Amino acid sequence: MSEPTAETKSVMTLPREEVVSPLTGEPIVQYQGVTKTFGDLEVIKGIDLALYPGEKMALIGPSGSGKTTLGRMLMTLEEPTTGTILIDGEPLWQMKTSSGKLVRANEKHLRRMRQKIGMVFQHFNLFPHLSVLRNVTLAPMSVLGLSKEEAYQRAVEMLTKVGLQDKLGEYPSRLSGGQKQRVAIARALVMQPKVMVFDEVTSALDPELVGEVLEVIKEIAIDSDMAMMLITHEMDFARDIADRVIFGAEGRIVEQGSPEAIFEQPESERLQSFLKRFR
Ligand SMILES: Nc1ncnc2c1ncn2[C@@H]1O[C@H](COP(=O)(O)OP(=O)(O)OP(=O)(O)O)[C@@H](O)[C@H]1O
Repeated sequence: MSEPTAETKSVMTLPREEVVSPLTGEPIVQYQGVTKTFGDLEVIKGIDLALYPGEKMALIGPSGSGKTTLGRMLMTLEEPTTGTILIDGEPLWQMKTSSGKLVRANEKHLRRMRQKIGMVFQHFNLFPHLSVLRNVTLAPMSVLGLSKEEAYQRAVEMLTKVGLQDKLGEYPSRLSGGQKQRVAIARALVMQPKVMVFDEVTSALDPELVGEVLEVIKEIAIDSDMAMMLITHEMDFARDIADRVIFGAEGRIVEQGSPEAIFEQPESERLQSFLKRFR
């Protein structure tokens, strides 16, 4: 077991709200006092969290702890009950009127903000009637207004990055689950988002296909200076890829720190017993 460095140790012992990423600069994403309630169930119980430029953050925790809900609020799929999420310093779920008043965001504001966020889900949601290439060029053309040539060029670059350069004309039904997920990753990357959210992207895959998808994500993480939030049940993956690991349980952040701190020196009993399941 490796000794924690002075840096990881200090991160581990700071109170939660004072913990900062090892990376610096203005955060790309900030959750400020965010809560989420479904009916009587308070799923997110006041989260303060910042994601920094270039940072790769892994969210781990037991099933039902609220990881996906946290991601979905950033992906504009669930509105926080209270609190604020900022992207690049701008509120996601609120917008300023011409008189400077902060009001609930309308669809136009959300659509603009959504362009900053790349999303990859457990289910690939590809268009079955479109080829791989058309699946990836669609949004750059319709949302960003790129020409067919520009969109094609970007799409081929991204499909090459995920190892699918020989599948451009193929239809999704003729691809494996791992290949479909790689198309979904290329489709998100092609929009050149500020932050990528990967929400349990290997959970629906046959076990033998998990590795190829994780490998592609790892390569992207190493290659790119994009911020990433990775919601995952794959502990080895989190350990390999993340600059910082967040352990959440029952709607709160219980512990956070470097992968070494979280996986080798877990402090809380909750995290210790969670990790035992993976040994
Ligand atoms: N739309 C919804 N309506 C009602 N309850 C919901 C809704 N979405 C999530 N929940 C509940 O919120 C809690 C947290 O769910 P969430 O999917 O965020 O957890 P998770 O940590 O991602 O779990 P898993 O690892 O199993 O995916 C669960 O109890 C879930 O049933």
